[in-house]
Parts: sequence; structure tokens; C-alpha cells
Amino acid sequence: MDEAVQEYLRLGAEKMGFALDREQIRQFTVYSELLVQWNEKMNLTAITEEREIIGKHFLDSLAGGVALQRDGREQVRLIDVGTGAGFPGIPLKIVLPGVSLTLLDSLQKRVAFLQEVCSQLGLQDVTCIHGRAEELGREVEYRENYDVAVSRAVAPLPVLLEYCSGFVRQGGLFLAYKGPSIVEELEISRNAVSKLQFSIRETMDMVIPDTEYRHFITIFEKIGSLPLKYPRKQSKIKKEPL
Ligand SMILES: C[S@@+](CC[C@H](N)C(=O)[O-])C[C@H]1O[C@@H](n2cnc3c(N)ncnc32)[C@H](O)[C@@H]1O
Repeated sequence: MDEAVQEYLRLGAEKMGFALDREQIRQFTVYSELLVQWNEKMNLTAITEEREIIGKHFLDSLAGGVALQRDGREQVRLIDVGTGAGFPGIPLKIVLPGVSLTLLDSLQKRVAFLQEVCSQLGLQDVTCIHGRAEELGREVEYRENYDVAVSRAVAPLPVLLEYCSGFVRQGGLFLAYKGPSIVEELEISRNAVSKLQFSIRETMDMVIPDTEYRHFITIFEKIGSLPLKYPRKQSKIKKEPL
């Protein structure tokens, strides 16, 4: 990554409230290089130009960190559901190193990439898991065991709420990264929100610095204990979305 691109990253992060030190710039640089290298062998991202990786993946991922920092939730147990190539989980971990991070994806080869990134970046306290959200959310080890769940570009909101409901503890948060469809998605998610013991706190409209990209982050709070029947099996979620 050349100096101008690194400066774009540094300034963009600063505008979002994160002053990056040299080690953090190194971590983002290595991450970007690994993403481009591995993308030649496997499908990780359609975005391969450096500035775009910074804007659309790194800074975009940090938008959720703004909410966590504002709430003083920087030392949380956080799970990224359907993390793919590590978004938004890894950028959040780089700027909030006190986070205990779990990265979950249903594709094994993506998990291998995540392990390599975490090792080369020297990230501590990160667990990479291969599995399906709706199955792991029923297991004692994971069920309602996280302070925060985050997820970007994984499923329509009613389905995504069910995937993430299994992980978030009472009083914990779920941050859904969504595009402009968020207004309609919230409209069709009312039943899911109430059945899954969530309440809607707010939707943050985030503009990524020096770009015209906008992302909405809707923050849900878990207000009660999740009924045992949720999350349901994938076939049921698909056939009868809440
Ligand atoms: C479009 S990608 C988005 C990846 C990343 N969150 C991002 O924003 O770049 C969706 C990812 O979710 C994963 N996924 C889809 N359904 C899942 C499920 N039920 N449990 C775990 N991972 C899932 C897929 O394997 C894929 O890597």
C-alpha cells in the first residue's frame, strides 16, 4: 500500500474517531495485501482496488465501532456472524483491541483465510469458527454468550435477526449493517423483533469519510431471554420467515 493510500486510511479512521498508530496501519496494510493475494485463489471479495478496499471494507466496517466506542462497549465479547473475509469483525478488532472476537462463517475455506490473517496481524483473543449461525446459536457454549453480535451482507433482516438472536445475551446488542433498504427491512421485521426478544434502539446513518458510500447501522437490544424454539432449523427459517 503506498503512502497516499495509507494516509487516506489514517485520515478516514481519524474522522470516525480512531487515531491509528503505526502497528494498526501495518495490520490494515498486511490485511489488504492478503485479501488481494488470496482472492486470486478463492472468491473472497469483488473489491480489489486498494482505495476501495479501504473505503468499502475497512472504513465501512469501522462504522459499528463508532457506536461501540460511544457506548463504552470496547471490552466486549463480540461475534461477527457470516464474516466472509473478516468484515466487519477484523477491522473492529484492529481499532478496539480489547474486544474478544469470534469470527463465524459457514464456508471452511474462508475460515482458513481468517486464521492466516489473524496470525499475520498478530491479533490476540480471536476465535475462528466454521459453522452455521442457526445451529451454533442452539449450543450451550455459544447461546446468549456474547455482549455484541455484528453482521454485514448476510441475509434479509428477519432471517438475520433469527441467526443472531441465539448469540446475544440479555442486555446485549446486535448491530446490523444495512444499505438503503433498511426502512423496508425494518417494516417487515416487526414480528421477528418482538418474537426474538429484541427492541430497536436506533438506526445510525453513517457516511464513509471522503466517499459517497452510506451505510445504515441498526442497533437492536436484547431485552429478554430467547424462547427455546429459536433459532429454528434453516429449512424452517426459509419456509416460514418470522
Ligand atoms: C456476502 S458474504 C458477506 C461477508 C462479510 N460479512 C462482508 O460483509 O464482506 C456472506 C457470508 O455469510 C456466510 N453465511 C451465510 N449464511 C450463513 C449462516 N447461516 N451461518 C454462518 N455463515 C453464513 C457466507 O458463507 C458468506 O461468507
